[in-house]
Amino acid sequence: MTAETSGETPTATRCGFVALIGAPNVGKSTLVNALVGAKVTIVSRKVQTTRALIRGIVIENNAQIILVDTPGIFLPKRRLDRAMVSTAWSGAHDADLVCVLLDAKTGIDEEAEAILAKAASVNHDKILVINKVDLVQREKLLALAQAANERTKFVRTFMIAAISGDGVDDVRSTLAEMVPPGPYLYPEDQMSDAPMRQLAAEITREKIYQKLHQELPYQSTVETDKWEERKDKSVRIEQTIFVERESQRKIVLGKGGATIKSIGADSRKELMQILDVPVHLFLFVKVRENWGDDPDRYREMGLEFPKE
Ligand SMILES: Nc1nc2c(ncn2[C@@H]2O[C@H](COP(=O)(O)OP(=O)(O)OP(=O)(O)O)[C@@H](O)[C@H]2O)c(=O)[nH]1
Repeated sequence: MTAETSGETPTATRCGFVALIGAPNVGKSTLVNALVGAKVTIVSRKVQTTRALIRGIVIENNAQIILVDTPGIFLPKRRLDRAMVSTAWSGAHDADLVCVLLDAKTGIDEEAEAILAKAASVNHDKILVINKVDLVQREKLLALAQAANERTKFVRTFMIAAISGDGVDDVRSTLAEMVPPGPYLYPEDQMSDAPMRQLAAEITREKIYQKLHQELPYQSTVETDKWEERKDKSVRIEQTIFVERESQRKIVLGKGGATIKSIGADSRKELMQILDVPVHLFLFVKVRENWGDDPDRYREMGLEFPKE
């Protein structure tokens, strides 16, 4: 039943992706925990194949705020790191809003300088969050805010101490106002495990890629259909691997199912390491033609949804 047919006043919802950008140790996890209001699962940084990982989902004033984090390498030294930086920034380009975090004590060092310069090229509203204000004097903060705003145009600047929650409510309500109108992308009963569902899908996708990248360059996607925590503390995870053609399905399955078995074993092993509980992983392979045009699939993948 929609709001129109129920006779109630329709409530307009808002929903959007907010990309958190900041140097390691700037306090992103602490801020996510403070925004979400409960301890959220720490998402592994090991999986770098992804464009962006969901760190937490917040509901505030009829707005669903999906906080995403991009792989945090900002001063790439190695060739591989350089290749990944553009991937990291594409997460920011695809988000609705970008939230740049600076460490009040560190100020604008080489890494922060690189982040601010890159952020300037992102074509979305940006907000600046100066964290750890408890560690420095007020005058220094104003100078830092000014210096950062000279480098990149921020719509708003916040000064917070994520660790004590100081200033965090303002950030939350501002994000809620700034995300675009639209329906919630995550059902409320899946919000708490959405980051883990997505991470688990990324891990399996990584294993497929490691095994089959020559035969299956880009044509597969993985979705976590079920995430069930059992009484004995184990987790049952069901995932579907989608490919575009029957011939690809055969490749993923392998002779007598050998390839999928080995992908499942690798994925399960890594999931157990991250979750630290026994994992029962069930993989299914399905052919879905033209999944690349299906908006729902983009949604499942987090950020890679078409804008129009
Ligand atoms: N004094 C102070 N310390 C903070 C604040 N916020 C975070 N910290 C500390 O800064 C350190 C890094 O915080 P994290 O939240 O783990 O930082 P992060 O950016 O998620 O780190 P990476 O995951 O490595 O990118 C931790 O020791 C936090 O306790 C703050 O407002 N004030």
